[in-house]
Amino acid sequence: MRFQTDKTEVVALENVSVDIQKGEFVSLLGPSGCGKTTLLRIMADLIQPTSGEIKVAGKSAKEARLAQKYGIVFQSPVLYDWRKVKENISLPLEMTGVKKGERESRVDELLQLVGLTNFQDKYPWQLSGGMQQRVAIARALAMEPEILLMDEPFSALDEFSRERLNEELLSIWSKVKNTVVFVTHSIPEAIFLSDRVFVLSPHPGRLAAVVDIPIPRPRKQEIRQSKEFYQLISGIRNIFEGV
Ligand SMILES: Nc1ncnc2c1ncn2[C@@H]1O[C@H](COP(=O)(O)OP(=O)(O)OP(=O)(O)O)[C@@H](O)[C@H]1O
Repeated sequence: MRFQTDKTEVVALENVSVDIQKGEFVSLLGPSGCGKTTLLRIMADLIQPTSGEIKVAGKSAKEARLAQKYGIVFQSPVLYDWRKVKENISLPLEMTGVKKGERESRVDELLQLVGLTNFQDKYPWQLSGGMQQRVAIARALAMEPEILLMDEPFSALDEFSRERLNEELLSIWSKVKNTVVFVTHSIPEAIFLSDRVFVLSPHPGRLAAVVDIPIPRPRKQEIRQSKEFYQLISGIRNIFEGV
């Protein structure tokens, strides 16, 4: 992926090839500028690569997007302040013409899934940052996407909220069972969440390593204290130091 600016050309990604299995939870991990967001945007068909291609079960990224196979959660929750929580979640259902009764029962399910049933009539500004991101996750799941793309969704939160949200996301994912691609620059976050971590190195963005995370699921906070967790952290640190 090359970006042309006024005078210079930036090679954002070079020779990146990844293969993600259906139902897998993977992270794209790397320092600022290594091309994580760019790769996610290419996967989502928000931008087109200057060379190479994305295939989603044999179809192009554009076909996958048009078939509503993607749900996307961004770093900031991008909620509508004048819409209540339940109305924010129901927005994609309204836009695609889902009937009122069906919409309401689907929103109820989603509220339950993200633990916000008691907050459905609140406005986004009445919620904490973590709760707002849970609304954004529920909205991204409204159309039952096969693939959930998440771009540093918890990076603006404090450490405690972030760790709690990591655990909640795994609980949601264990029920939804879709494929998740999660962008982060936090090594512990990538390890805690993922089946595999794609480690990217910068200038130009390249795939430095693919790390398997063999920690059994369900994963609870305690695993962060385990020897295995520390070993995985130092293994990934060594990859960054070696590149
Ligand atoms: N639209 C654009 N035009 C020009 N250059 C761009 C554009 N988008 C990204 N880049 C460049 O491509 C490289 C990768 O950017 P990208 O945002 O994908 O990195 P990142 O790993 O997600 O970083 P961060 O963690 O800071 O979000 C950077 O050098 C960036 O400046």
